[in-house]
Amino acid sequence: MTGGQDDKRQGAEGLDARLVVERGAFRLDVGLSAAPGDVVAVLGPNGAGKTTALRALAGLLPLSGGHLRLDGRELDGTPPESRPVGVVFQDYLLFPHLSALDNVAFGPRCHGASRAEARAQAAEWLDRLGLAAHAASKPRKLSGGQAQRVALARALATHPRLLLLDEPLAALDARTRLDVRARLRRHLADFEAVAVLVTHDPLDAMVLADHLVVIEDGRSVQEGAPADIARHPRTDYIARLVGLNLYRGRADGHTVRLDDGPVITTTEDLTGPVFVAFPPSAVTLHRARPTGSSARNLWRCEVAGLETHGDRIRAALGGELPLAADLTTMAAAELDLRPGGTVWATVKATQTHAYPA
Ligand SMILES: Nc1ncnc2c1ncn2[C@@H]1O[C@H](COP(=O)(O)OP(=O)(O)OP(=O)(O)O)[C@@H](O)[C@H]1O
Repeated sequence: MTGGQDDKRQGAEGLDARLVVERGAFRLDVGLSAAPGDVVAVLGPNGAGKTTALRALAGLLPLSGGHLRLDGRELDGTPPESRPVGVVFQDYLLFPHLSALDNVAFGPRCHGASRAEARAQAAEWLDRLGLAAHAASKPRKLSGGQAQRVALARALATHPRLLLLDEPLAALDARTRLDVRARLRRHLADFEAVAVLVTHDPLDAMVLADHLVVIEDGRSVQEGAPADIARHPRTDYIARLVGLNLYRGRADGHTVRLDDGPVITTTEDLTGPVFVAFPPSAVTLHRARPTGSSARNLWRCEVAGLETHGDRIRAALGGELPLAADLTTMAAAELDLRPGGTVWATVKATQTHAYPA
């Protein structure tokens, strides 16, 4: 984040939370802060605690510790319906028997507006979100993207200071996702308060948010701007998400000795604990030990598995250094890659990237 945004985060405006929630054996303990206008994505694998965090922010789950302040006001203890918080649920939860207009009017109605006022506000929001023509439609007549915008309009119509989105694109098919993602991005950019979305989809997180909080097993493991996290992943989960091979070790100049033995040569000159990362596309595979190769990094590997991605094949390799390698189907055929077989992998030092751990 920029210094300016950091300064705003420390002020009273916006979200300042440390969410501690216990659910049986599971414990969530994460800090979340954001200035008005920020879009924060909480990203994590299944069971990491994303939904728990969202429900705690909405007031649907009590905190067992920490705090939850919005614009300087403590919300813990305030019932969900009295919080200035709007929620867009994963499956939108629209009322099937109500028109789009009445679904949206439900938001302001719950916040004390008269029926006429609520409907007038709803019409305005539908218009703003490009849905004026669908005001009279029942949810079953709407596409997934339109239904999502109705749910968004319903949440926004209450003028929330915190907008929560639960897996906002999960209910959509792959073809409409692209378009809906782009539209949602524009609507979120117009939103003047704090938006928090939870997702397990890295692309949604990277495209929609300007700040990511990655959680694993109830804890925040890394946070920052999406591009920084993609360049400098600090856990295997994040490295896999962004498609990188990632290792930890100790650097001594251009040599990094990994915690479990092998050595990687890098271009960076560092000392002490470091991460080393390189993309699967940086790996070259050979049937026999290469002799003339200038690559300083050479490992003998065993093929653990092969997966097809379009016209590329990703090979999972075990052995001295577990790694993922991408190659064309033609190269895979020439190498006669098959699970259990042996190959030699080389990676040029210039293709690796080391950074302090
Ligand atoms: N009602 C419950 N009672 C006890 N434990 C629960 C309950 N609901 C969820 N948990 C546990 O809390 C943990 C976090 O669940 P949560 O649904 O927040 O994860 P998530 O990151 O949203 O996962 P997903 O992507 O699968 O939805 C899990 O280990 C789960 O087993």
